[in-house]
Amino acid sequence: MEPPHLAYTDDIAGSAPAAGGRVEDYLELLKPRVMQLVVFTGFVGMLVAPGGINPVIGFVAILCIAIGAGASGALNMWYDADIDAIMSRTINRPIPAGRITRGEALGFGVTLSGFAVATLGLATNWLAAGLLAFTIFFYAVIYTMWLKRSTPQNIVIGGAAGSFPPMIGWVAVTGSISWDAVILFLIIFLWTPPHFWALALYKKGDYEAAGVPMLPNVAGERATQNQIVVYTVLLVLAAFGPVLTGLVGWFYAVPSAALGAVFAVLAFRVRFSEGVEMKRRARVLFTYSLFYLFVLFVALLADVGLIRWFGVL
Ligand code: HEM
Ligand SMILES: CC(C)=CCC/C(C)=C/CC/C(C)=C/COP(=O)(O)OP(=O)(O)O
Repeated sequence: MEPPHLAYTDDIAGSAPAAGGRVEDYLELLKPRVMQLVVFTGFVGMLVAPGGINPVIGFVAILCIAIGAGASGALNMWYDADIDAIMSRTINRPIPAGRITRGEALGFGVTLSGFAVATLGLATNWLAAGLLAFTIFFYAVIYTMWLKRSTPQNIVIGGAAGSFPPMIGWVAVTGSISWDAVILFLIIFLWTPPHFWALALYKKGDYEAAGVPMLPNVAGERATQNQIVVYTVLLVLAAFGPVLTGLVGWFYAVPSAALGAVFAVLAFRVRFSEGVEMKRRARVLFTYSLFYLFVLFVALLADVGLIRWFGVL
């Protein structure tokens, strides 16, 4: 099966790839660097959910989230092989580089997705499995196949996919969706635009060349800088959500405020700059966005752990 935009040839890198890539190539299809933070947020969602989970089942659940996330990355690379072959950042991926065929990537992604969803359902519950299936579908079909090439709001709506993992982790433990799970979703949902648009500001040329309508090329740099500031402010506010619901206390609230203040300063610094300096600041903001989300979820885990497991605070 070929996506329509790839039907013209199976020969992206210039020579038809030999069937059967190496193990490293298949691992690269899973987008491991991006997915490790995705999986970490799912892990934290699972650990902070009330009630606790058997460690073996918990381990299986995290493995399923990791495999499902990786599978969705493989499906993304299957569909996006044509634009990955154009952008400098992605040209060496296994399909455009000719190390794996699109058919192999598709088969790999579909098989792993089915395995991850079925195993999660059997190990925990079918609501968690349904959410995992929906997340894979959302990233592969709604974001990759539809929104990415059709609207500059692609990552705002499509970002929902990356926001589900903590909710999946939570539901794997509790079997239901609560406000706290929705707030964890919301935090990543609001974090995604500044995370991605910062990168898009300094990789604008790549997206232009590939014809992908990312916000900086469609609405311009100033509009993107403004949107980054708006989403950052909303994110910093939403990050206090778990304090308001009583999930966590000051041990989370203090780092959250400090992390948020730095995020806001960096976003405003991008807003009030231009040219090469703006690109440099956007790169700093992108890197910081990764640090922010990681440390915020560490703080969440530490606060819940100190209260629930060690009886401190
Ligand atoms: C629609 C939502 C998202 C978009 C469009 C997006 C886009 C990107 C892009 C284009 C990169 C550069 C990747 C590369 O260099 O090949 C990146 C890097 C990264 N993203 Fe995102 N991202 C999204 C959501 C997320 C989420 C939800 C997480 C984790 C919770 C995440 C974590 C990361 C990490 C850890 C990296 C750095 C990877 C590295 O070190 O190479 N992203 N993101
Ligand atoms: C549990 C589960 C299924 C989780 C999935 C999480 C998820 C959707 C993460 C999205 C992260 C990501 C790599 C976006 C890249 O956008 P892109 O594909 O436009 O970037 P690219 O240009 O690097 O391919």
